Amino acid sequence: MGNRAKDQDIQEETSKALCGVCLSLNIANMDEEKNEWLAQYYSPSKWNNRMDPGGVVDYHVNICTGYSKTTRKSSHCELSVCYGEKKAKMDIFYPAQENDDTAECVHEESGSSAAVVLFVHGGYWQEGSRKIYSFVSESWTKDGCVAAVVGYNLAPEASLDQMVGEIQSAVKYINTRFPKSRLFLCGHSAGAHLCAMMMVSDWSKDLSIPQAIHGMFLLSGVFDLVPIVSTYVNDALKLTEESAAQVSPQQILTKMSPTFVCLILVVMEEHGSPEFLRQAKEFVEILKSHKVQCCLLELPGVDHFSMIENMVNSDDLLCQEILKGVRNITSAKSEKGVKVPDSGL
Ligand SMILES: N[C@@H](CC(=O)c1ccccc1NC=O)C(=O)O
Repeated sequence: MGNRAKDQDIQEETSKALCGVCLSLNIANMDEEKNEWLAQYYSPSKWNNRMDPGGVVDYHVNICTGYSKTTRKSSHCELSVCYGEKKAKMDIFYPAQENDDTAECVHEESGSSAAVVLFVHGGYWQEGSRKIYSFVSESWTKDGCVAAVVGYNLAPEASLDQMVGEIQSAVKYINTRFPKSRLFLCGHSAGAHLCAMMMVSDWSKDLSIPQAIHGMFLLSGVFDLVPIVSTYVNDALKLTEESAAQVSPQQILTKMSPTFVCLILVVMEEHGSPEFLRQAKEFVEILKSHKVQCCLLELPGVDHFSMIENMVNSDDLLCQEILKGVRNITSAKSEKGVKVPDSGL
């Protein structure tokens, strides 16, 4: 080969290699852009209409902590009840009784068929605590329901599978304590995801559970975890795309039917991320495809955090919608599922 031909060869090889580098750089840039987009769309604080993102989370934690201290002082409650392994605890709040000492007795074991609402807090499975959210119990106890505000071990110490197992244990515990009660699950954000996982859990060894759960209120939840794998949220969770799909009710329900049906209310905030809204809509669609009676409520004027803060006021629209659901579903469950009123909520 002459020198000229050799030079040409070298040039061709070099430009091929450069193209390869440019292509990988472009792909790397595209990946980076996509990951930035996902991090923004999966940061609820960035979509609030009240204050800067860092400020809104601090404000939320402070105001909720204050409300909850007042609730714990003023209500009849059993605090720090161990319900599962690894020191998982819940706080149980009772409706006021004429003689406050009897409140637990009235509602326990042999007790009443009063509804019990079990609340699971949010915080992307790595923040938050049951102690911040005692106050959400107030509208329920004022209406005669028992409320259980559930804590669970968080990431990175706990895996998502462990958290799902803890919420299953919390449901079993409540069902044993209040065997005649209608159970309702209410979860916010990551807590809504954990509640939704109950619908795809195996209850074959606890057949009374699917019978007992009458409704779920899923407030601004994430039902498909695959999009968060490349975001900061996953630093503590350590999910792969595969393990994320395995703990995603949206994805699981493409492969199996829910293990029970009950009335589901999926709630979205007006000032929320379009990704959360998309997930809520898609979750309602997949539930409907399984003949689950569910509806989507877009809550006006609120963001991811104020939708919960406002629950301190029992007249709040969300409190009222939840109570409407709890009051409407009075019928006993048949073997095949729940008899729910045709009109829905
Ligand atoms: N890092 C998140 C915080 C967050 O998502 C959050 C914080 C407190 C209570 C609920 C939350 N969201 C979902 O679990 C954000 O920037 O919005």
